Amino acid sequence: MAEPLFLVENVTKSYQTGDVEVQALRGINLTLEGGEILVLLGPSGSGKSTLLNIMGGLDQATSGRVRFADHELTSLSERQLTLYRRDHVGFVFQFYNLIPSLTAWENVALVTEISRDPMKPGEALEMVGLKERMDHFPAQLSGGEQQRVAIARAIAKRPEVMLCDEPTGALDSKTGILVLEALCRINEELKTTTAIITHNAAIRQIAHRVLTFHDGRISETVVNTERLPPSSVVW
Ligand SMILES: Nc1ncnc2c1ncn2[C@@H]1O[C@H](COP(=O)(O)OP(=O)(O)OP(=O)(O)O)[C@@H](O)[C@H]1O
Repeated sequence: MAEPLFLVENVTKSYQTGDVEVQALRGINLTLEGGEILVLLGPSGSGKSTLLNIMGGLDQATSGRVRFADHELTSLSERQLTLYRRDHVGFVFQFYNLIPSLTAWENVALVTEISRDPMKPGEALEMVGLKERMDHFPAQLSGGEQQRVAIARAIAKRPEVMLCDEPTGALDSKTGILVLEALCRINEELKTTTAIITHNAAIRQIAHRVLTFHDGRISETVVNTERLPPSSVVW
């Protein structure tokens, strides 16, 4: 059998703030195959973002092991983690973090200039349906369009993995669906392994696999035998 893209073994994470220790993850085991869409559900504070941040090299586990392809993330230095993020991971957050003084094209080009085998910015913007708007500044774009620019920026370096933390959290359903369509199209065309955290349980229907978190653990895993396209998801 092929090696999984991600292997997460017995991962725990605790945060110490003054005298208070918070156990954010209490033993996570997970394998993630190349090309999979994973949706992560669960109440606020259940550990979803903490796990994504560790898988994306933004944070380190307290104990346990995380492997991505042949990178042992849990034994990398800060510098090596920076290179891992730069070369392999695209991030999408609830807020788009675009640079307001740069056009859509320029926001994407910032990333392609430092990538090894990037797409052209126009190509990435075309994949999210925004080629016609590439000379527009963020303030001239709707929230959903700005999020699609952020997705174009994340995919332009051709990452193997996209980690999305509440990508539709600030959007109405119509624009949220366009954002999910962009993520599904990228998954299909580039085989990008994609993890999506959401509070919107309806989105589970676009996933290959749905993980539900509870109190720092994965309490349920469901493999979807049938998936819906984002346009058929109602919320
Ligand atoms: N940097 C930090 N310092 C201290 N505690 C933290 C830190 N980051 C997260 N936590 C705590 O760890 C727990 C898990 O947080 P996490 O953000 O992973 O949850 P979540 O499921 O993503 O929640 P949400 O859906 O609200 O984003 C929470 O109790 C949170 O307060």
